[in-house]
Amino acid sequence: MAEDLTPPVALSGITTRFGTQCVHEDLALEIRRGEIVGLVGGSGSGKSTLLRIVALLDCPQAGSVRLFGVDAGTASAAELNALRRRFSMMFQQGALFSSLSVRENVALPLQEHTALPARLIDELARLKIALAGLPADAADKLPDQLSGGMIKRAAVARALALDPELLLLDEPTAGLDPLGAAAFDELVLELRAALGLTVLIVTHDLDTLWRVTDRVAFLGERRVLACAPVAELARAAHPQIHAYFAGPRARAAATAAGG
Ligand SMILES: Nc1ncnc2c1ncn2[C@@H]1O[C@H](COP(=O)(O)OP(=O)(O)OP(=O)(O)O)[C@@H](O)[C@H]1O
Repeated sequence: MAEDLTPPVALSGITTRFGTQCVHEDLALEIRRGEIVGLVGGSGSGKSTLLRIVALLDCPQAGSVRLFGVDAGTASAAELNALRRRFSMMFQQGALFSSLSVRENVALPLQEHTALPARLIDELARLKIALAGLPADAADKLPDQLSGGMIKRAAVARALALDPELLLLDEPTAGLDPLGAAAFDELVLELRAALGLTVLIVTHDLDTLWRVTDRVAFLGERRVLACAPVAELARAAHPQIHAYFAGPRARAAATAAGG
């Protein structure tokens, strides 16, 4: 079968304003199938807002948002519903329901969006929990009985419930200790290898950039200043990008990655 070359994410001409503040102006970004792309930039540069636009949670004032070739601006309600089934977003705090067990949290999207029998939903939920690298006995625990790293994995399990092709991650390693963060990085790589996922990660974690991403999109001056492999960005001459990668922490991450 011919490879599908339609990009899962294609943004062009994106302009986003909050009142008089212009956050994005004529911004473009394209992500290829199976790619892991990091989204970085200074605080307030509009990363989370851009992720919400890709997740169809926010609508830009101008520009086109195409997901899997479908223009979200002109799609019908039915087309948008179908599109929403093809991607999944993991929020920073996990956004799990605290009164539901991990298994119930993961089962929820399956109950809402499929007509599968309860027993099968239960089996699928357990499968996703295993896929996210959680032990089987985590299934019956409540979120507040889990460590920070396990909560992130439970959120991943839920994000995988409906077999998305595109995963949107908002600072997934924030709040994790270095070992937990490194384990999460490995999980992202494993999921891409096993499921062929396309992944967009907003992150401040320089180790994640070096370890996991194929390309990094750098947000600055209201647009994507560059989108390139991290080793290339780390050598970029643009003052903002240079400053970002010239800091002591960035240099340490690069050295650790052999970059
Ligand atoms: N709903 C909103 N209403 C008004 N202003 C907003 C809203 N959402 C974001 N902004 C503003 O848009 C700008 C970009 O915010 P955003 O959260 O996307 O930045 P960010 O790059 O993710 O920042 P950080 O790295 O600090 O999380 C900020 O100045 C923020 O105050």
